[in-house]
Amino acid sequence: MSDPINYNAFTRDQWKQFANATALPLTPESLRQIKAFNDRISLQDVQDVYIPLVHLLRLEFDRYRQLQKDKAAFLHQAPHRVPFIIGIAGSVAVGKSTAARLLEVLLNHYFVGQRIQLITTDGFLYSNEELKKRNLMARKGFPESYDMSSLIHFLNEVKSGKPLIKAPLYSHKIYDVIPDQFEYIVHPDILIVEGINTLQLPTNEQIYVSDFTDFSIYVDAEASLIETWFLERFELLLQTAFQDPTNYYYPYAIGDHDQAMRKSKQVWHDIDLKNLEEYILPTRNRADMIIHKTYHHRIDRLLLRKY
Ligand SMILES: Nc1ncnc2c1ncn2[C@@H]1O[C@H](COP(=O)(O)OP(=O)(O)O)[C@@H](O)[C@H]1O
Ligand SMILES: CC(C)(COP(=O)(O)O)[C@@H](O)C(=O)NCCC(=O)O
Repeated sequence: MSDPINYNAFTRDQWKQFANATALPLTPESLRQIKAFNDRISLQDVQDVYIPLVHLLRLEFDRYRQLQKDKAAFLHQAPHRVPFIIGIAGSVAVGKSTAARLLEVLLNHYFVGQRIQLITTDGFLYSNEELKKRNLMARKGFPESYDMSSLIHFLNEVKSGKPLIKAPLYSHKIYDVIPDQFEYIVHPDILIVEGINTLQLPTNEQIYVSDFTDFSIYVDAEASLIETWFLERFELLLQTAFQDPTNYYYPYAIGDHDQAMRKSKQVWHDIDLKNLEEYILPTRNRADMIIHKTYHHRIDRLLLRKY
């Protein structure tokens, strides 16, 4: 990728110098939490990339809080806490949810006393039943497959300080939105919103998801690498589906392995790669920060928006 003019680009070695020398080391408990959700995460990445990123987020968060206070004073309003929202965008299977969960653990560690919550926009996909009715099963993940007005309404409630907000949940295991199960969002100081559409501009809404995000990150990699990560994740899903007939992937898990892999490749090419090229990649240059990954998920470059 040639660097866009409105970004400063850093190699990993340059970026790691930006860590705050006084930052406390991670506790064994935080390290355990990181390993617990993905034991393949490189702790070197955490050190070199994520600790400086958390430091930058601290600057952004403090500046945001101060601005909210000053604005309230200007408007003669009582000061009120408005959640800071971090958006994480990128292709299907590029590692958004892994990055988001890692950030959640790190923010909990470093932002002492602040409440951090995480949601994924997958929960705002229409159910498979609804997608079938709309003939959109082959367009899952494309802009029209999301209930965008619900997502916008949800984010508006978060920013308005509503005390208890329900966020719908999605499960890769059932390949559908989970009926009647929700995540409860309760007065977060920081909400991480992860999803392929967090930087998109849907044509039929007047407000966009990005109007609510205070810092946005795009996780980037070559499409051919993302394909391998997509296929690896598919194989992992097959392994867990093996003993569970209710799992969406069960028929693939007990059937012919090569045939299942061919099907997965086809899904990548016909749906997720198409979505990446047509709708996700064009949003990359709206992000405040681009994190570029190479082989084995290693982060090699970081781009930070200048203005
Ligand atoms: N930093 C990482 N190190 C190792 N594996 C990773 C990393 N990030 C993601 N993965 C793996 O890549 C696959 C896709 O990641 P995931 O977070 O599910 O992507 P997304 O949320 O973008 O669809 C998963 O199998 C995940 O375990
Ligand atoms: C639910 C998704 C749109 C979002 O994916 P995620 O970013 O969570 O990996 C995607 O996993 C998906 O189901 N795409 C449709 C084609 C497919 O991969 O089955």
